[in-house]
Amino acid sequence: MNAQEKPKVLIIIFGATGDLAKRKLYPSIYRLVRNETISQDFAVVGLARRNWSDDVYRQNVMESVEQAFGDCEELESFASHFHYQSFDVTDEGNYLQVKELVEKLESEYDTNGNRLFYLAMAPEFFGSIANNLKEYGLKETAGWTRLIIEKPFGHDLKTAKELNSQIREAFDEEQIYRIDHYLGKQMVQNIEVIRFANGIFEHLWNNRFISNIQITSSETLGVEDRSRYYDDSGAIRDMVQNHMLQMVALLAMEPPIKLTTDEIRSEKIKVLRALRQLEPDHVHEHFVRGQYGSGVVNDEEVIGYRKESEDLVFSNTETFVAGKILIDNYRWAGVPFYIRTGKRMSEKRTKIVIEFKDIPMNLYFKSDREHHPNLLVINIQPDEGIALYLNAKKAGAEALAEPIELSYKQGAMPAINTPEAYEKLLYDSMIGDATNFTHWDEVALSWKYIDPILQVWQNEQPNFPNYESGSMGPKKSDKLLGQDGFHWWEV
Ligand SMILES: NC(=O)C1=CN([C@@H]2O[C@H](COP(=O)(O)OP(=O)(O)OC[C@H]3O[C@@H](n4cnc5c(N)ncnc54)[C@H](OP(=O)(O)O)[C@@H]3O)[C@@H](O)[C@H]2O)C=CC1
Ligand SMILES: O=C1O[C@H](COP(=O)(O)O)[C@@H](O)[C@H](O)[C@H]1O
Repeated sequence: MNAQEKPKVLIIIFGATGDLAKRKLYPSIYRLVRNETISQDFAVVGLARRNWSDDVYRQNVMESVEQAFGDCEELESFASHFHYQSFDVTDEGNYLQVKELVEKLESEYDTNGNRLFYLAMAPEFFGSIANNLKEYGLKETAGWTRLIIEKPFGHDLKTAKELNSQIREAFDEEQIYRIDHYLGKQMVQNIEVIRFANGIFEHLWNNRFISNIQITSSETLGVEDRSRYYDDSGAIRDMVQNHMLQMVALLAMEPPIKLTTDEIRSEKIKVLRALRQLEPDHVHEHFVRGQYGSGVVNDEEVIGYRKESEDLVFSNTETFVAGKILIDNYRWAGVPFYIRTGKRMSEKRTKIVIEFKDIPMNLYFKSDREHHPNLLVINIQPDEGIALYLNAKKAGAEALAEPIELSYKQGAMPAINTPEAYEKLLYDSMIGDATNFTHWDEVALSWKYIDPILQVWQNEQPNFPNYESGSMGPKKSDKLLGQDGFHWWEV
C-alpha cells in the first residue's frame, strides 16, 4: 500500500457484543473514520451468539461511541457500516454463512478484499477460530488477510506453544498480530524516542550511570466483573508476562540499526533472552505477591478480593506483584529493574523512574544521609510526560542544594489529541506495521521467564489478603528494594 493511501478494510470482530469491543474497538474505529485516517470504504461484521439484528447492533455501537466521546457527529452514517450475524464459534456450520456475508459486503463496499479478523473472545477459542477461517475459505481473498489476537496468549509456556502451533497451521507469522495494548500507548512508544533521539541520555543509559529502574503500573479498580478470567490468571499473567516485560525490553534494548519491525523486535528479543532465569530457591528473594483486602479507595470503602464473588472466597490468586528483574548483559549487569503492578492500589498510574547513580560526595546537603540522585521519570498515564529531577541552589546565602523538577506534559501542548492505544494499533495492523505487536519469540521468552515463578507459587499457600485496598501493596514490596538500599520513588 502506498504510504499516502488510506486503508480500506472489512473488519470481522469475533466477540462483537463483549466488553472490549464496546469499550475500546468501536470508539477507536469511530475515531479512525471520523479523522479520515482510514478510508470511508470500510465495513464491520460483528459476530457473537446473541440474537441481535443489524439495528440493535448499530444502536449498541452508537451508544459505545457516545459513552466514550459524548455527542458525536454523523454517528448514524458511521453505524450504518456495521452488520451483525448471530454466530456460535463452536458450530462449524456457521462459518459458511459468515463467508457469504463477507463476500456480499465486499461487493457492496469497495474494501479491496482486505480482511482484518479481530478475535475479541475468550482465548480458548483462538486456535479453533483461526483454523476454521482457513478451513472454510475465509482467508481466500484478493486483498490481504490479518488476524489480531487478544491476550492472554497461553497460560504458561507449554500452552502458549500449543496455541501458537494451532494458529500457525492456518496463518503465517506475518499475518498474526498479537496485541499488547501498552505498546500502543504514546508514552510507551516515546521510550525509544527519549532514548535514541537524545544524546544526553543514551550515553548515560547503562550500568555505569544508572543505579536502578522502577516501573509501576497501579490501578484503583478491583477485579470488576472479570473474576472468572482474572482468578485463573492473576496479576503475573495479566500484566507482568506481557505489558511489564515489554516495557523492560524497550528500556533495556540496544539501539536498533533501523526503525523497522524486524530490527526493533530483534533488539527486544535479545533483552528477553538475557533475563536472568530464577532458580526456585531465589523466587522469594526476587518476587513478592499480594492480594487486596478491604480498604478505602478514592474516598470509598471497598471490599476485599475474596468477597468480590462467591467463587473467590478461598482464592489464592495474586492481585499484586512486585519483582526485581536482572538482565545479564554488558550494559545492564548489576542494575535491578524493579516492577510492581496491582489492583485496588491508591492511584491509577503507570510510570517509569530511572534513578541515576549519586555523585561520590555531596557538598551541598546538610547531612550525609540526604540523597537526591538525579531521576528521569517517564509518565505513561494518566499525565503523559517526562520529568527530570536535578539539584539546584537553594535560594538564600547558604551553599545548599534542593531538588528541582524540569517537566514536560504532553497534554499541555495545544492541538495534540493523543490517539487511544487501540486506535493506533488497529491502524498499524491495517497498514501492515507489526512493530508494536508482539512476535512469537517475545511471547515464548516472556513465558520462559515467568514459568519458574508460577511453579513456586502454585506449590505454596500464601498468607492472603496481605495488603489493604487503597495502599501501594504489601510491605514486602518495599523490602524488596530496601534490601538493595533503594526505595520506590513516589514522584
Ligand atoms: N475487556 C478488557 O478490558 C480486555 C479484554 N481483553 C481480552 O479480550 C478478549 C475479550 O474480552 P472481553 O470483551 O472482556 O470478554 P466478554 O466476556 O465481555 O466478551 C466475550 C464475547 O465473546 C462472545 N462469545 C462467547 N462465547 C461465544 C461463542 N461460543 N460463540 C460466539 N461468541 C461467543 C460473547 O458474546 P455472546 O455472549 O453474545 O456470545 C462476547 O461478545 C479476551 O481475550 C480478553 O482477555 C484484553 C485486554 C483488556
Ligand atoms: O491488559 C490489561 O490491562 C488493564 C490495564 O490497562 P490500562 O491501559 O488501563 O493501564 C488491566 O486493568 C487489565 O486487568 C489487563 O487485562
